[in-house]
Amino acid sequence: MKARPSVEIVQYTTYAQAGGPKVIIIGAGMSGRISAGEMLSHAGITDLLILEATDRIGGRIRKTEFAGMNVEMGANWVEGVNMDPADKIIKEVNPIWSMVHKKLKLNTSLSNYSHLSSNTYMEEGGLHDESFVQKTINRASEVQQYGDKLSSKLHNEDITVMAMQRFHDHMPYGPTKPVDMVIDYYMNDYEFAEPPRVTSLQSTHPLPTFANFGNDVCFVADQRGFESVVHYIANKYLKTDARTGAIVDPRLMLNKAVKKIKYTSDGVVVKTEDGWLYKADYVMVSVSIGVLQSNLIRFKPHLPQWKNMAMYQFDMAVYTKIFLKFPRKFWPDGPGTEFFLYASSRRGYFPVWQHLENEYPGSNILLVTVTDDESRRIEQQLDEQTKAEAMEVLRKMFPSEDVPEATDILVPRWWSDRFFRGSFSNWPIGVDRYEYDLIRAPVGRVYFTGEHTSQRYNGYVHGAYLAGKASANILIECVKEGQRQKDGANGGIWKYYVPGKYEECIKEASSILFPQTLQ
Ligand SMILES: Cc1cc2nc3c(=O)[nH]c(=O)nc-3n(C[C@H](O)[C@H](O)[C@H](O)COP(=O)(O)OP(=O)(O)OC[C@H]3O[C@@H](n4cnc5c(N)ncnc54)[C@H](O)[C@@H]3O)c2cc1C
Repeated sequence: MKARPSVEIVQYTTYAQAGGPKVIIIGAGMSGRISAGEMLSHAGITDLLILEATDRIGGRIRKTEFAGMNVEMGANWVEGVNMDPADKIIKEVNPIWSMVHKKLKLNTSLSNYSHLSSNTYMEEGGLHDESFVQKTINRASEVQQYGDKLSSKLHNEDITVMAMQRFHDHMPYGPTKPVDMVIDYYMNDYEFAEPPRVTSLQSTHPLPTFANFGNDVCFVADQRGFESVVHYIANKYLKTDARTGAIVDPRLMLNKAVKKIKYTSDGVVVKTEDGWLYKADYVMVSVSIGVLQSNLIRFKPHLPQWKNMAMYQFDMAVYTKIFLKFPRKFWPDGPGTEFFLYASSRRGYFPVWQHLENEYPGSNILLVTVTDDESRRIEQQLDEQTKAEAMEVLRKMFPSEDVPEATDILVPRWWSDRFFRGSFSNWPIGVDRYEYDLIRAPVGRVYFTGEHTSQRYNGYVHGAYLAGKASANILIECVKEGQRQKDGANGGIWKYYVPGKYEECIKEASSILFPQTLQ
């Protein structure tokens, strides 16, 4: 256990000026342009400029046309929805659910995973015995509950989810049989996009999303797209064309990939790939942690070592939703058939399948999810190869059916995309609240937001939304301090405080790598 002292990070306040300070927001996903932008506007900071690298807003919330209809390439579920009004323990309502359900009335369907035991296919075809699979599921659920309890007793020590499974004497070598592996995959990788040997127990058990908002998950299946939530928030503070609904506000600039951020105690200068320079008092960076770990954006001066150390330790996971279109349906449908598993001897090989008959009857579309190494492998090969692999799996699963060739396939490539470098962050072993606070902490006039900076909900749309607000608040506090210090009494300096790690051991801490005051 390494102790780390608390740190104070210098922020530079800008004294009161007409119209407030100018802020550049980099990225027009849920957290940046949308949530942070709205919050800053609300606080009277309206001199904003939003620079987005792509030709659209929404980032990882993205619909695309596939086989004549719109499907979601990125976020699809509102996760953490309490559908049981009698459940008094859960007091919070997921803010995204309020928008999706109440304000926008998007079509959603409650995902029901309770029939997996009767929908688990053997590697060489046919269904596994239902009671056998159910026993495996019960056992895995028991281990999860044990993990929740163990996590609350761990205090300053963290272990991986896999170590916890071993503690419970649940297959000391990890699950190795096909059914054990696919259930383990469904319970872990399908949520976190990384295997249990990587994921931190303390930060994921119990998972705040489900503990605070409820266990249900709702699949957004609406031709307007999940991205309607992003437009809904944007329309609150950016000018839109009343007839078309398109954003026409000059403060939003698309196709503006930022390549350099120069920051001093006086201000920031942002350079885009098309050679333009934009000056401001502050910059809010909302790009993914995957992009921050790459060298797409160069900072001048370099970000300090404490910042890079914290950011490089976090994980950008990869989650790939592969859509396949068929000329006709050959899979079972009706109640309790939506989700089905393929129990391969190769863990994570085309494991979790979903038919879209409930949401889009007659669409004849299947969705299969792969993650992590499989995602990276599939991103690097031709779609035809992926289609051939998926077809082989389907023909094995349904040996007595005449399985027709898929007519279309969609393979999103989030990992290869230089503006994303993965799908969402996963909390790895070795990172605790201290490193996390440092990931979110500003560096001088550079502020950070994004799902990866959400205090409790990293990886999710609601995490991005709440993080945008929280990071905007840090900046707003700093600006307010500037207004209080009209005479420059404190030299225009304001401090951001990160509480120490293992404070009881603070004296042992090295003050070389982590000096008390960081800039
Ligand atoms: C496949 C997939 C499935 C998911 N499933 C779910 C789900 O079911 N439920 C859920 O809650 N969440 C899900 N998520 C996660 C969710 O989509 C994200 O957590 C959230 O949308 C992230 O928002 P953000 O604003 O933090 O980042 P982003 O959406 O990544 O926004 C950052 C923006 O910055 C832009 N950018 C990057 N580099 C630059 C640059 N150099 N200059 C200018 N702009 C730049 C990007 O183009 C992007 O628009 C999923 C994500 C993926 C990819």
